[in-house]
Amino acid sequence: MRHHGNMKWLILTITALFFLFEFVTRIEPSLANSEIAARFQLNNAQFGTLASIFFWIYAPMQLIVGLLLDRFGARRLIPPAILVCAGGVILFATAGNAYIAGIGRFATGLGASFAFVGSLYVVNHWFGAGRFALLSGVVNAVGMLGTAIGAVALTSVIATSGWQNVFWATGIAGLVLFVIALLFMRDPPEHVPASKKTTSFITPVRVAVRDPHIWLIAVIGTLYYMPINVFGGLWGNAELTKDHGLSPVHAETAVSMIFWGLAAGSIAAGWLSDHLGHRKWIIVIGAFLTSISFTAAVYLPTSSVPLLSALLFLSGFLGGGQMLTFSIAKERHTADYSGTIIAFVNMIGIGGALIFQPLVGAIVDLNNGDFAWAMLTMPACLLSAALLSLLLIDKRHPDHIPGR
Ligand SMILES: N[C@@H](Cc1c[nH]cn1)C(=O)NCC(=O)O
Repeated sequence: MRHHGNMKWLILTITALFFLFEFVTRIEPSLANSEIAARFQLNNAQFGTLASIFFWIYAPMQLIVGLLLDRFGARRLIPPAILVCAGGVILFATAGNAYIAGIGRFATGLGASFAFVGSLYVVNHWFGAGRFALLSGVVNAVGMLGTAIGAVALTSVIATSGWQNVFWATGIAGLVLFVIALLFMRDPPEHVPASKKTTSFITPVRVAVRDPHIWLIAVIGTLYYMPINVFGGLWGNAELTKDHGLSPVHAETAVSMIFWGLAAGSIAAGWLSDHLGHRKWIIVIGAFLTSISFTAAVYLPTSSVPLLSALLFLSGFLGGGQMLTFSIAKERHTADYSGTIIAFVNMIGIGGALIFQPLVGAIVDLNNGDFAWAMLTMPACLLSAALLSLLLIDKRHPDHIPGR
């Protein structure tokens, strides 16, 4: 399982850059929403539907991506996935109507669905078992940081050069990454070609779905990840402006602190976990502390931007522990099934978050625009994650024992 030399680092860099690239393509339409809506003559709801096509394909593809990776390896799948993702961005930029733009968005989501799980697959198969949590945290951090910085940079370029030029430039950057991936992606020496596999294509998904513990871990990951997606990804800005009286710009700054914290926290939790050789208690304590931190950020009656930013950074930092759910899940079974198991946990986590976003909105509406009750869902999810984590069994298949 251990390989020396620079090759594995190059391969990990390519897949991590793909994750960064797809995260930029994911949020890119939101950086120019009114211009894109005007170009395709869409109202807000129609624009939201167009942008969300990305997730319609991204979430269900996760399982298929995991199965394909376990069968064929990353070398055959990652380069074409980058090409499809980049091609989708260019099609969106050149589309003459909303239907063609929708096909472009679909292609972007389809290609993008290979990036996160593909990166963790590479970490699993190219690096020693004792570094999985740390390096998967690094992959997550690259995506979060690159996007936080990239979104700010792209917003100002869009203002000067127009969204279509920026989409074209992003698409071309993706094509460059595709060529690099085509030239340098490799399978690890012990990779078993698909034709020589002795198990059926569907076996890994059977193993994942029939293991109640994998379901438990996936639910814990969903509950632990929920506030990052719901508050960080959608409602944070509105809550901070309404309940804390922050200006939209200050609210955006404070919300972005969650992602800076998450980047640092993913690495810190991964390092600590690999260093101690332990996952369970870091997840239990991490989820519990995150619940306190988010509760303080939301319910403290303060309009201090530095204080709220610090609390949200801390919440994101402590939220980094959710990445360990991928480690603890895939370690239960042979490395041959890791891609599918990681993808399964990711699919439930993303799917759950997409349910919680509208649910929180519905609770806000029921309370005539008041956020107090709706925000209680965040500590409720985090405390449930901490309690459920007490049931975790830190079991390791021999494939995942460091040094073997
Ligand atoms: N950290 C994951 C989401 C998750 C699922 N379960 C626990 N966390 C993530 O950021 N995935 C990236 C993606 O969008 O695929």
